[in-house]
Amino acid sequence: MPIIEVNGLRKVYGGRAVVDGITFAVEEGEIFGVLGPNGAGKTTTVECVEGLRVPDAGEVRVAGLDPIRDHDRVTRFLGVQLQQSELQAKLTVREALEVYSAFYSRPADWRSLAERLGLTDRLDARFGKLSGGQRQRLSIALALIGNPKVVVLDELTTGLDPRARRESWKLIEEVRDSGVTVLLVTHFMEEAQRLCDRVAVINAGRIVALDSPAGLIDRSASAAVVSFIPSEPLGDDELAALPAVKSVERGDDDTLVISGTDETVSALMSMLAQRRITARRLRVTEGTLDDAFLDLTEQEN
Ligand SMILES: Nc1ncnc2c1ncn2[C@@H]1O[C@H](COP(=O)(O)OP(=O)(O)OP(=O)(O)O)[C@@H](O)[C@H]1O
Repeated sequence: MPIIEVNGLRKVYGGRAVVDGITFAVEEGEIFGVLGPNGAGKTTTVECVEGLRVPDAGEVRVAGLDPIRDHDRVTRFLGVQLQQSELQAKLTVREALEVYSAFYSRPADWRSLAERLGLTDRLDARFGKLSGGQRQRLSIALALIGNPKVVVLDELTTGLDPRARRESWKLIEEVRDSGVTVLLVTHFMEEAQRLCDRVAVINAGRIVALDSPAGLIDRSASAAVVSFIPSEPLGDDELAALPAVKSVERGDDDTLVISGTDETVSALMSMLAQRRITARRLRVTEGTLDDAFLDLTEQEN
């Protein structure tokens, strides 16, 4: 049985459905990413999973429980990254960690979490005096403090420097390896590619794709990009007629850059071979999750 099930979720604000029939299931032990442009409905969706917002229609289950009706039981095994405004400015890091540990019957060792997140030398600092990155790290520590079975991280590494970001990724991988399921809202494609087993791409309140990061790239309109300098000119019409071609660009030095799929690349290669055209400085690169994301979300914008 999936540990998180969202079925036909709908949430309406001011007569507008900002989440409009979202359905997905997360298996135990997965890192499941939720991607989408600003205002797509990501936070609204995960806050319905957390039981912080009441759906207007549809069903949400976490470990078989309704996060609204069974809120207390769900809270015991669901770790949530706090919004920064939820912590008092005068609380020290140590106090916050101690207070939050006391909510749980089997809390994690907060000292080791603080160490993993580089907060040990800030234990006596007040929350209000922390840098943005330190606040973010504290919110990750607090999400993990109850030894949750499921953790929801909304913009896990926003505001972190590259080193802290990588440290957080390692920590999340360790958390997953210990059997915890992670629901991760992110704007960073590199983060999604590195961490997520599967991602749902949300646009304008609907899921437009749900697959592994590699699967999304393969299926995207820009899965492969080929660049080369042909020994003889090639016409725009014949290039535009290649199967699944997405774009053709010409650089200053006669370089052609063609985006498409594997099918585009192999048709191009046969065309060059048949016409005995050689390709100088030939490079074929894989598309990125960034490209796939833009392809998937631009269709409806
Ligand atoms: N409490 C609310 N009242 C009215 N409108 C809301 C409320 N919460 C969210 N919205 C609207 O719903 C839409 C989706 O918001 P949501 O925060 O879920 O998007 P998001 O995908 O998380 O965006 P971002 O990437 O910018 O954080 C937005 O247009 C937002 O303005």
